[in-house]
Amino acid sequence: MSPKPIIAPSILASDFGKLASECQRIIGHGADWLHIDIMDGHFVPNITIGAPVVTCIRPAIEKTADGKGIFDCHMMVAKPEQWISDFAKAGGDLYCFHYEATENPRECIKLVHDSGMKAGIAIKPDTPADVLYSILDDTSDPDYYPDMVLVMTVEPGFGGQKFQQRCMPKVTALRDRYPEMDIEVDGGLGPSTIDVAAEAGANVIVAGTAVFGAPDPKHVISILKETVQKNVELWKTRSKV
Ligand SMILES: O=C(CO)[C@@H](O)[C@H](O)COP(=O)(O)O
Ligand SMILES: [Fe+2]
Repeated sequence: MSPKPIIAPSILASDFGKLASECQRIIGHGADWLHIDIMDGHFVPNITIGAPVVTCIRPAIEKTADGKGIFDCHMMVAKPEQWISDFAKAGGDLYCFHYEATENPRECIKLVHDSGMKAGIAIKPDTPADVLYSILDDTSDPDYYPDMVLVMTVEPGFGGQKFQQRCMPKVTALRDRYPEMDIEVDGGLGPSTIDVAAEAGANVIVAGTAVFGAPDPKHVISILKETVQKNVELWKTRSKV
């Protein structure tokens, strides 16, 4: 099955003073998932929120059969194993940890799956894509297989940074090698950068500033989604060449 376009606004760019209603507002504008950036001040030089806040916003957002309302937790934390159970209890759906933050990414994927969440694995701009190949090539046990790969397009830690196009060859390599994988990009995405990211092969698009800062978030979300949709067929032709 072809990957479908998924738009996941980063709530880091929302007004935290009215977080639950901001989440509802952006879902109402057509967002699919909510991207929740968790920073611990160790893995990245910034601190955001933890599981208690996720617990508070969970009841405000309905999950639908067509996959809307998923909480995509981007764990920019050291030792990601330690927070799995808290986020599962808080209502996280997808627990995306950093490859660089753990000594055993395969075991971490298994622990996330055991908790009932889906597992994502993220790489920073300077981490090559091929570190993931041994994990992604081994389809022998679904418990150890990630549900999504996240290619960071900025250095993790802050919203509002400039998109780094140099990360796109990694997205292309991953898309050509894994045509059905959900590939997420995160950092500096918006109407001016979506073309290159979608052409490279990203289907899950995180956008914070570009969505929450827009006068018409619905319009921005539809541009992002349509641009991914236009490229899905192109990836198929390219991987056959
Ligand atoms: O994980 C991160 C930053 O570390 C991101 O999710 C950003 O928060 C996205 O924000 P914009 O670059 O879209 O403003
Ligand atoms: Fe993020």
